[in-house]
Amino acid sequence: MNLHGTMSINEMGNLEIGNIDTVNLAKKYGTPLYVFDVKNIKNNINNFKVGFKHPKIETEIIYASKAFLTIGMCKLIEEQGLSLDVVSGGELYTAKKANFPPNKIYFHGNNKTIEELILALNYGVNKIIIDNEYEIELVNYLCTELDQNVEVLLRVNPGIEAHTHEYIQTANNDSKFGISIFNENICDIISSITDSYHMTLKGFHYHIGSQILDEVSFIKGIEVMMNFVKKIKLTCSYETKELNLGGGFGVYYSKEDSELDLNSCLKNMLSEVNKISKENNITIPKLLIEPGRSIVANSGTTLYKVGATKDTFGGKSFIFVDGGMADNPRTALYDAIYEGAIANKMTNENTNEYTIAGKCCESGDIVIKTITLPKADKNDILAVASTGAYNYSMASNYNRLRKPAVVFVENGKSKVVVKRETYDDIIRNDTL
Ligand SMILES: Cc1ncc(COP(=O)(O)O)c(C=O)c1O
Ligand SMILES: N[C@@H](CCCC[NH3+])C(=O)O
Repeated sequence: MNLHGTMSINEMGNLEIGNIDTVNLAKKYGTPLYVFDVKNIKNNINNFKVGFKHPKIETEIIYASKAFLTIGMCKLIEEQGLSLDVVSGGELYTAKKANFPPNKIYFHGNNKTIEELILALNYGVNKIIIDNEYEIELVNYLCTELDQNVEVLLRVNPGIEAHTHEYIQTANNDSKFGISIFNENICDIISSITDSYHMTLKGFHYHIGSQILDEVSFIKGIEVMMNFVKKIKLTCSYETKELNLGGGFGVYYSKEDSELDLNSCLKNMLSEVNKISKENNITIPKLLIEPGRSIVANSGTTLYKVGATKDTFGGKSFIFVDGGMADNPRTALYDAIYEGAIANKMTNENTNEYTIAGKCCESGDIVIKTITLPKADKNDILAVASTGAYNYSMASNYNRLRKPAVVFVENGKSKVVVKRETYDDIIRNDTL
C-alpha cells in the first residue's frame, strides 16, 4: 500500500496516521472508522494555492463539498481560505451551521428546488451556477420576490468526453448537466440573464468529469471553451468576466493509475487560457476551479476490524470486514480499485491473496477485489487507503448499518468530527 500524507510505520509494525497508531484509533473509536489526515488536506490545498496562480489573471479555488463535507470540514476549508461549492440544501445547511461565509458559497445543481434556493438566498448566498432555462426564470422570480441580487455563472456543456468512468463523465453531448455550447438559442439564453435586474451574469462554468488523470482532457476543455467565449463575444456581444473550469483532478488509488502532475496541469491550464486570450484579443479577468476529490481522497483511510475469513469451494479467500458497500459503495458502483494493508502487520510479508468483502447481504458487497496481504486473523485491523472522497459522502444505511464515525488526526491528536450512528439514529425517523 502506498503511504500517503503523514502515514508511517511505527516500531511495533503498526500503521500510523498523523503520528497516531491506527490500531489505537480503532480501539478508541471503534470500527469501521473514517480517519482523515488533516495535515495532508492542508498540503493538498496548498498545492492548489501554489499551482493555480497567475500574474495576470485573478484566481479562486472552490472546494467541491460533495467529495466530503461535515461541519468540521467546512471550518477547515474556511480556515484555509477556500470558497465552497454546495449542490444541495443539505450541503448548504451544513455550511450554514458551520457559519461558512455565504458570499464564499457557490450554489450548484441541475435541479435546485424552490425550497433550496430560498434557503440559499435567505442565508445570503449570492453566487449561483445556473443549469437550465427553467432555473433562470426561477432564480429571477425568487430574487424579485425577496428583493435580492445574485451573481450568476451559466453552466455550459462543452461536449467533451473525458477519459474516465462513464458514470462520472459530465460533459458529453448527452450529459444531464448544463446547456450545450452548441445550443442554437445561446444568445437568447444569455440575454434572459443579462436582461434581469436581479441577476448579473459573470460568465460560464463547465466541468468535464471526475478522476481525470490526463492533462490533455483539461487542455482540450479550455480550447473548446475559449472558442465558445470568443464566439459569444462576436455573436451575442457578451464578454465573459469569469470562467469556472470545474474540478475533476484525478488522484492515485492504485498502481493502475498514471498520476496526474497537478502542478504542471494547473500551470498549463492557466497559460493556455492566457495564450488563447492573447491570440484572440479577449480578456478573462478571473478563473475559478472547484476540486473535491484531489483535496481529500488520499487524506482519508477507512479502518475495519477483520471478522471471519473464508476459503470458498471455488478457491477464493475472503476477508470479511465490519463495514463494506454501505461505507464505501465505489467498488460496487465504479469498479474502483483500492489499496489496503493490515494495520497491525505492516512489516509482515504479503503472502496471501484475498478478496475483502463487507457484511451486507449482497454478493457485490466487495471493498477490494484482489489484494495480497499477510495472513489475516480475526480482530486484525484492515486499513483501506484513499477513501477520503465520495465514501462518507456516499455512505448509506443499507441493511440498517450505522454510518461510521469520522475522526480528524493531526500531530498526535485526534478528534471526532462525526459521531458514529447509534441504533436509535437508525430508527429516528420511523413512525409506528
Ligand atoms: C460541477 C462539479 N464541480 C466539481 C466537482 C468535483 O469534482 P472532483 O471531486 O472530481 O474534483 C464535480 C464532481 O465531479 C462537479 O460535478
Ligand atoms: N461519486 C463519484 C464522483 C462524482 C463526482 C461528482 N460530479 C466518485 O465517487 O467517483
